[in-house]
Amino acid sequence: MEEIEPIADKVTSYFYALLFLRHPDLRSLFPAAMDTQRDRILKALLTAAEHIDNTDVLVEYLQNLGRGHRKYGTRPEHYPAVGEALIGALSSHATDSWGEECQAAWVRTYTTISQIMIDAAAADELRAPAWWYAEVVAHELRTPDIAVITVRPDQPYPFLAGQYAGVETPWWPRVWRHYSFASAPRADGLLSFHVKAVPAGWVSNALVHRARPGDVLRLGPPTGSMTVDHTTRSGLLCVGGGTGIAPIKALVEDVAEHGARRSVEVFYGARTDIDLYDIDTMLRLQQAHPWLSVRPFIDAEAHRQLPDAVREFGPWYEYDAYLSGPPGMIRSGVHALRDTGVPVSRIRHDSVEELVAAGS
Ligand SMILES: NC(=O)C1=CN([C@@H]2O[C@H](COP(=O)(O)OP(=O)(O)OC[C@H]3O[C@@H](n4cnc5c(N)ncnc54)[C@H](O)[C@@H]3O)[C@@H](O)[C@H]2O)C=CC1
Repeated sequence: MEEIEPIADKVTSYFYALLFLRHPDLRSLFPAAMDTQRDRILKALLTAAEHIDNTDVLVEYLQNLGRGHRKYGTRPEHYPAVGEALIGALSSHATDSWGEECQAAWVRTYTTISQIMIDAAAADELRAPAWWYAEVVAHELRTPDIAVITVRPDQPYPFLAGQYAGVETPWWPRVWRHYSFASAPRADGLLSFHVKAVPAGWVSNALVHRARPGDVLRLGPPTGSMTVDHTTRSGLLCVGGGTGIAPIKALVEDVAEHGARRSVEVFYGARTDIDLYDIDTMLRLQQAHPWLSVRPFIDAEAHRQLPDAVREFGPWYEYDAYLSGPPGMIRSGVHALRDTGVPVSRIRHDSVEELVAAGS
């Protein structure tokens, strides 16, 4: 992987060329434009390589990946085709490290990876659909480029506050982006998302500027482990940057529903006051719940970014920390929390790799 990483782009193009030349029928499972798709397989391999010594994390990651592939129409018989193209691409680019032993190790690794994914998908097939249709029932433009979208799934959609799901729009088939649920599970079964239209973001622009009530989206299964541990009564420190406030709001509602008296401290940061689009909702929640404190920060006024503010108000070592926002905020947020004595095991956030994919 070390040899491949610097030329990742070349290797992935070669991989897809091999795959589609040998199996043209598989092309229709992928989006028309392959730009973001292209680096996903390599990111997945790099993530797997990073956790190679941590079996529990690795297996959970791969099981999730296997379940998540059901919505793309992936079948067990597709795995060998991908494996051959992958090994073909790796062997012709990792020329310094490739040899018989290396090839045997990759065949074993790929066989294990695919078996875990196939088994997880098969088990999931018995209890959940591959995807859900969800009709847009409300579309509220909060700023010129941020919308709060509420949808009604066609079948019950069980999930936990703090999780996220893949979303596909009817305008860009097979292009999926992740969004967090912006509310805890509701009695009426509706789900909501906060979407910011980002430059050249196909899905985000379609959702913000094109989607209207009556349009039907597809949702993948709920995923993510940034959920509340209801077996402890520790306080929650929640840091939400920009639309990263969406799952934080869901977590606050979740704590409220469980009725536990736990202190919840929310730091909500945005670039400008307009970007602090959900502050009214957060302040209303604060008024309703004496255990909740919400501190808004606007970069330009505070002359500092969100993690610096969190550090200033610490120490936080008695809290479970939840971080949600752009990858840079998560990285410096983790540093800031570790500096103030919060153990890594008590810091939760979605994987930065997933968030990078979610940004477009
Ligand atoms: N829409 C959703 O459901 C969710 C979105 N996200 C992610 O949240 C992000 C939201 O984007 P925007 O609203 O444009 O946020 P943004 O880029 O405007 O940043 C929001 C705030 O985070 C802090 N921040 C940003 N970059 C930082 C850095 N490098 N170091 C320290 N602090 C930093 C700043 O205080 C900034 O005001 C996207 O990356 C998105 O993928 C995360 C979870 C859920």
